[in-house]
Amino acid sequence: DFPGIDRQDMIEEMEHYLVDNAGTNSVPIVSAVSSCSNYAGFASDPQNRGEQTSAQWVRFPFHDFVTADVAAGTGGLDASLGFESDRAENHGLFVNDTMEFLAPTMNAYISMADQVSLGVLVSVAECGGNAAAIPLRVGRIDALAAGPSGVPTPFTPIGPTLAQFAQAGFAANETIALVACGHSLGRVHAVNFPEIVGESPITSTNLDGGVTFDSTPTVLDPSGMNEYLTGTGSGGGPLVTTSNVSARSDFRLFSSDNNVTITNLAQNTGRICSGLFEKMLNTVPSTVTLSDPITPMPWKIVDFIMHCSPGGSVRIEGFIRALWTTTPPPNKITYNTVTSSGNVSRQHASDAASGSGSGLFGSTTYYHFVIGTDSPGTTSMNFQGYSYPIDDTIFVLPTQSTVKPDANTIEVKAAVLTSSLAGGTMEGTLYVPETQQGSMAKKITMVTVPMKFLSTNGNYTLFDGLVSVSNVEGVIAKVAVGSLGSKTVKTKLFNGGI
Ligand code: HEM
Repeated sequence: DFPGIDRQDMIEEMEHYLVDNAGTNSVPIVSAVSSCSNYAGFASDPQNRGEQTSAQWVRFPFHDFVTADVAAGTGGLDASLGFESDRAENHGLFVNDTMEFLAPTMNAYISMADQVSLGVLVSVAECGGNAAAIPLRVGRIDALAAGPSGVPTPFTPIGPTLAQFAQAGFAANETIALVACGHSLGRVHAVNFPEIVGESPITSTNLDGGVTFDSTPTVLDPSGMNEYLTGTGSGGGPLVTTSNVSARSDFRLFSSDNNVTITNLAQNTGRICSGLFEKMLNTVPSTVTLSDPITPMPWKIVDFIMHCSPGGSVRIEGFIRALWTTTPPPNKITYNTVTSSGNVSRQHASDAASGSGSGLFGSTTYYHFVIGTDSPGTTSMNFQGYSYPIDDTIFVLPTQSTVKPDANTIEVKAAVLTSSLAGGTMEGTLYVPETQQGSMAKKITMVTVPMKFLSTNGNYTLFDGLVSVSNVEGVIAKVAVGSLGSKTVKTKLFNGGI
């Protein structure tokens, strides 16, 4: 994790990406694979490409993780593949299509590698697989350079192929099943592998010449396994049936144990595939500690901001999000605030519901709220059994802070209790997603914001700082006085923020 970024914020960001799929406050990730046959990539004439985003998103982590060395604790799911798209072993649109699509939504809370994991989960969900059996965790750290090569190709003999997977932690039967699970979706493309499928699949409605592995390329199901076992339909697909015998990598794997693994897999596809996908996604360098699984939050606070008046009174503002399936929540939500000395405020009502959305886990309803607090000393906001922690010791002032996209500057204003300042000074930090050489993924750079005294507002001292940044999108801000740090805030909540 980046220094100063809280795990809870990372978890809530991933929860947001998972739950807010359409409508108010939505993230356009699930829609890319809804339906499973959709192509949301960047090649021209996307409708006729013969490409499928869900299949690209499932193939991506295989190429990223399989060069791991679990004994050494290196490699795994770290988005290093973004630097390796030129290698022959990574041929195809999938690397850069995936990176380019996910780059705008990465930030200091959510790495590219975490988004790749989300991509597999939502593809499984939209392609009829057992998504509930893939717990999603966060905390993966993106590589800043290419890793070793060694992704098996269709021409790699079975010995080295199994050895590469073993190095990445997968036994032979797990390898066979993982490959068959992956190859339940998508295609071999003539533009990438003419030596396997020839050029004839290329037509005006299949520009990349995709040849499916099985009869149901948009369903994660046992069709391909059964077609292989019975010699029906696609017979297991091009990597089983190609006339180029040396490229029959699926045949070599599937038949290597007399079809025992494939036969079992065909009977337990959802459970086994999800378990192996999870193992693939959670193969990470030994320096990474993954979070507990993300669970959808029935109640949550989003876009939380704090204000400080000239006299030093503090207001809190934001949105309550309700997540529900059958019973719609009320038109307003009542809440109270609690102070460190145990004072409980009277019940306040939020504004009436002002936004709604939907997604994999149900419907969402959004309620704006704004209220003055007992300050200093308010420690939580409470509603519907949920308690949101508040810290009015030190906090960013988003509505007094400014983003200038044209000038690429960010001005941060923030408040700290004068008693906690204790003669010290405040420093800001911006976590800026920057473009980098060699990968379409962004790299998070921490930019220091020198801050100057601005004013005294009652019990608080306000500071102000201005810096130039290379990009103002997806930026997260934080301030600190010595070891006393504020909550982090997205600068999209600043004036002019995007
Ligand atoms: C020995 C191991 C493997 C070999 C040799 C292999 C080979 C290939 C090849 C040649 C393609 C065609 C790519 C294209 O033309 O666009 C392909 C596609 C695909 N592979 Fe594999 N693969 C292996 C393992 C895996 C694994 C472990 C997974 C996932 C868990 C996976 C998932 C996919 C998917 C989803 C596609 C379809 C991609 C698309 O339609 O864009 N593969 N694979």
